[in-house]
Amino acid sequence: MNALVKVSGLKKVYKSGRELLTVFQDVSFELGEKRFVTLTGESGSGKSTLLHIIGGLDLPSEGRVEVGGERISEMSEQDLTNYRNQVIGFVFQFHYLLKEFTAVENVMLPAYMSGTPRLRARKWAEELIELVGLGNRREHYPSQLSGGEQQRVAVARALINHPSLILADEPTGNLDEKNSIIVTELLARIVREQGTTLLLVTHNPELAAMGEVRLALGGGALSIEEGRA
Ligand SMILES: Nc1ncnc2c1ncn2[C@@H]1O[C@H](COP(=O)(O)OP(=O)(O)OP(=O)(O)O)[C@@H](O)[C@H]1O
Repeated sequence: MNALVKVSGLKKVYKSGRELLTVFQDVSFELGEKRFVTLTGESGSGKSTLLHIIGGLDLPSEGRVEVGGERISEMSEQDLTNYRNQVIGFVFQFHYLLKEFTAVENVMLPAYMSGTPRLRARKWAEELIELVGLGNRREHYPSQLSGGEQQRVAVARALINHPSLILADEPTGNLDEKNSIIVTELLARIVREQGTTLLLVTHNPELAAMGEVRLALGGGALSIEEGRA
């Protein structure tokens, strides 16, 4: 297996006042390329914390994270910014689409902002909007789209810079069951067709069971199951 993500001996402690909270410790795992990985755990078990550390948005207290052979804690600020823009695609529970831009403009923005010529960014954004099944809605503004459609635009936006790893933090947390399944199946299809690895946080056991690798946080530790459930 070609490891895309290598996490070893990860520990996160938060300080609030004089209290220390150990969220997790001794967390080690590897994820290959093109894998559909789910992460579950009770509220407060540290799922978002783990995603933020892997995504270069937060630092571990101990341990190391390597993605694509690069050790995140050794990156300069500029390398870290590039890493977040180019290597990682983020999808959050709230889509954070910009309301004054159309769907296709929202999707192309991260590419345009990181220097891709406008026409090339737009063409790839149009293809991604097709990929998420919204070709006929690309000139719509977020307020003219349903919650599920908005989240599919956010998925397309996460793909614009050809990331190797998508970090999705409860992307269906705000959607009804039908739309949750549509968005999750879309993410699974992206893993197959675009060759990205997906790390998906979900509270929904049915969606979690869809993972080829299933991670679970609990009691400060991580457990790993591989193979089809
Ligand atoms: N900046 C912070 N300072 C102090 N404590 C924090 C901070 N961020 C998170 N925590 C605490 O760390 C623990 C893990 O939080 P985290 O958000 O990672 O959990 P989670 O599993 O994603 O929860 P949920 O399912 O509710 O989103 C929680 O107890 C939380 O209160």
